[in-house]
Amino acid sequence: MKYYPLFLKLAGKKCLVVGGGQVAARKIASLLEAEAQVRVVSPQVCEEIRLAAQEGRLELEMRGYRPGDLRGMRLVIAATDDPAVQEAVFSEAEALGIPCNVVDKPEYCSFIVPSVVKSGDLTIAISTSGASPALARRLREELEGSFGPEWGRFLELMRRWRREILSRGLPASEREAIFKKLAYSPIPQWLAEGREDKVAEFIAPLGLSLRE
Ligand SMILES: C[C@@]1(CC(=O)O)c2cc3[nH]c(cc4nc(cc5[nH]c(cc(n2)[C@H]1CCC(=O)O)[C@@](C)(CC(=O)O)[C@@H]5CCC(=O)O)C(CC(=O)O)=C4CCC(=O)O)c(CCC(=O)O)c3CC(=O)O
Ligand SMILES: NC(=O)C1=CN([C@@H]2O[C@H](COP(=O)(O)OP(=O)(O)OC[C@H]3O[C@@H](n4cnc5c(N)ncnc54)[C@H](O)[C@@H]3O)[C@@H](O)[C@H]2O)C=CC1
Repeated sequence: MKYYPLFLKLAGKKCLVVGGGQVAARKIASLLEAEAQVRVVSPQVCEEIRLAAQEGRLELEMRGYRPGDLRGMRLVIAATDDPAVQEAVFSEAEALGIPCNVVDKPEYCSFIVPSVVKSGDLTIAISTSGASPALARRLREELEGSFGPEWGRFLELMRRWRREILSRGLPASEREAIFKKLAYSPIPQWLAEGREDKVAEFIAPLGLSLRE
């Protein structure tokens, strides 16, 4: 199966998770990370989900799935242990044209969820197209070792520097040369080593600074 990778804006959008076990909890955590408005429908839920509901981070309905639950939803994830429910959620999602992930049945998924490495605004999403979730996880763990907090910090700086350079009204070729010089620089490594002096020395000729 071929998939089209993308990053979805879900902030403030209603998303439904049917089921309340460990797999549901993992999918919920990533939806909350994206600031989605999460509703969970499940007769039983694990501790993590119960706590999130108690803290008002999601809306919880302790009952079984009912047709009609998908109305008004932007996206749905079915994470129950009941094949009949999984199929019913898939059918309703298809009928309403809502993106749907059925965690134990790739044929019922209109999208699949990647393993994710995050450092601030940097997101690296890893997929094996469903071939081996365990391998996706292994690659995530390995990449986490190479993309520490210095990358988030570097991106914060790059965002500001880029804005500044764009405002200079330089010819495209000149500003692109600067962006490349910065992007391919050893700055992340210097940040990780606490060598801000080296960063400062590198960016000074470009008219940039570490602090605003
Ligand atoms: C198709 C997909 C649909 C979807 O869920 O979106 C799917 C499907 C299935 N997963 C199964 C099993 C496992 N899934 C994991 C873990 C993760 N699964 C995730 C995604 C995906 N899983 C999508 C494809 C992603 C891709 O590869 O492109 C991750 C990346 C993201 C997330 O869940 O948030 C997250 C790792 C997060 C991280 O740690 O980084 C582990 C390992 C573990 O739990 O540690 C195991 C056991 C080991 C193994 O089987 O490999 C089963 C069999 C169930 C059974 O046996 O009953 C199915 C159904 C089937 O394959 O038929
Ligand atoms: N895609 C993935 O990443 C993975 C998928 N799986 C599969 O995901 C499924 C769920 O796994 P777990 O969370 O470990 O299962 P679990 O058994 O802990 O949780 C199932 C949940 O579904 C709820 N449920 C049962 N009937 C329901 C109904 N009618 N309406 C709403 N909720 C209902 C239960 O109350 C329970 O909270 C399993 O089929 C498993 O094989 C397992 C590992 C990884």
